Amino acid sequence: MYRYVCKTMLRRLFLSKKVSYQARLFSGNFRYLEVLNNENNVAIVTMKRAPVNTLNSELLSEISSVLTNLDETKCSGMVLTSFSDKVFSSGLDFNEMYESRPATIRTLVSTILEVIIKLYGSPFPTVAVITGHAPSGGCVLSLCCEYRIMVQNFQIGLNVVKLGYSTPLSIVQLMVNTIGHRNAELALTSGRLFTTNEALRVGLIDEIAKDRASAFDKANDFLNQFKVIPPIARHFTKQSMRRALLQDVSINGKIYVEDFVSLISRPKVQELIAAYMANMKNKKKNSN
Ligand SMILES: CCCCCC/C=C\CC(=O)SCCNC(=O)CCNC(=O)[C@H](O)C(C)(C)COP(=O)(O)OP(=O)(O)OC[C@H]1O[C@@H](n2cnc3c(N)ncnc32)[C@H](O)[C@@H]1OP(=O)(O)O
Repeated sequence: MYRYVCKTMLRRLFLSKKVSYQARLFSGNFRYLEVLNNENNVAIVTMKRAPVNTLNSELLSEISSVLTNLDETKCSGMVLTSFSDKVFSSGLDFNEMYESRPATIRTLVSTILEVIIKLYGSPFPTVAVITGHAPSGGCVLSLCCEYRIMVQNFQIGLNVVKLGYSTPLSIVQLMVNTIGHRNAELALTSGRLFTTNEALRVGLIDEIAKDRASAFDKANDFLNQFKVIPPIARHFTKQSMRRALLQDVSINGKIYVEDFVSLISRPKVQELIAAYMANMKNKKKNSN
């Protein structure tokens, strides 16, 4: 019965004709994640921290644990997505950055860095199915995947400069590796958020989908091409492409974390975060 319910839920969720999902629930118990494996041993990792998948330390450490487990169990691929049809992820949780002790900010930042290293360096192929807005940390998560498919009419980008802090070097590099130096400089210095169409034009995403179901079909097509590629050859090639960033982060990660913690703790940045949070609340009040 339980198996049947899971299977039905998956079918409804993905509405995909091409994939028949054989639901195997992941062994871990998570508060903010749902992890399901399909019959091709592809893990569908769905962030479900309502309302907007704000990345707090707990959600990030759950993602980190799943990545370790998927590596150990030799999964054949992973799709990272959101439960929401409006927001992929709203980025790092301001509540853990505003008026927080340095230790709290440090935990948050080191956990996202841990996720970046594991996701960017994962041996298995990874796809982000971006079902809604993906500002800042949401964009970072998708940039760590190998392929990005985004549903129409949303925004994606790295707007951290608008919050008064500079984009950390490792994140700059992620963007440069994806959209090239010139486009990354223009985007990062202005904190630009791209519409889905603009993101495709600049190469920030790889495909546009009309809805979640078609995004999953496209993700499946992307992952299927690797069925005929020897995994070890694929993995080493990916490692070669990504080695420079991974090495840099493993050598300098602690410095990046401390730099970021001291940047966030500055009174001026704290003021900007407070104003930004107030602005979000006002926008919401005015739209109601
Ligand atoms: C080595 C170091 C590596 C560090 C890497 C650093 C990378 C990134 C840094 C960050 O991620 S900083 C976070 C930046 N995030 C943003 O600028 C996005 C802010 N949010 C939005 O723009 C919008 O929420 C949205 C995503 C477009 C969704 O809009 P929507 O209208 O659907 O929802 P809202 O009403 O705005 O939000 C609902 C609810 O959630 C609260 N909220 C939203 N985002 C955050 C957040 N990042 N942190 C905390 N809380 C957030 C928002 O205030 C609403 O709260 P309530 O009013 O319901 O209480």
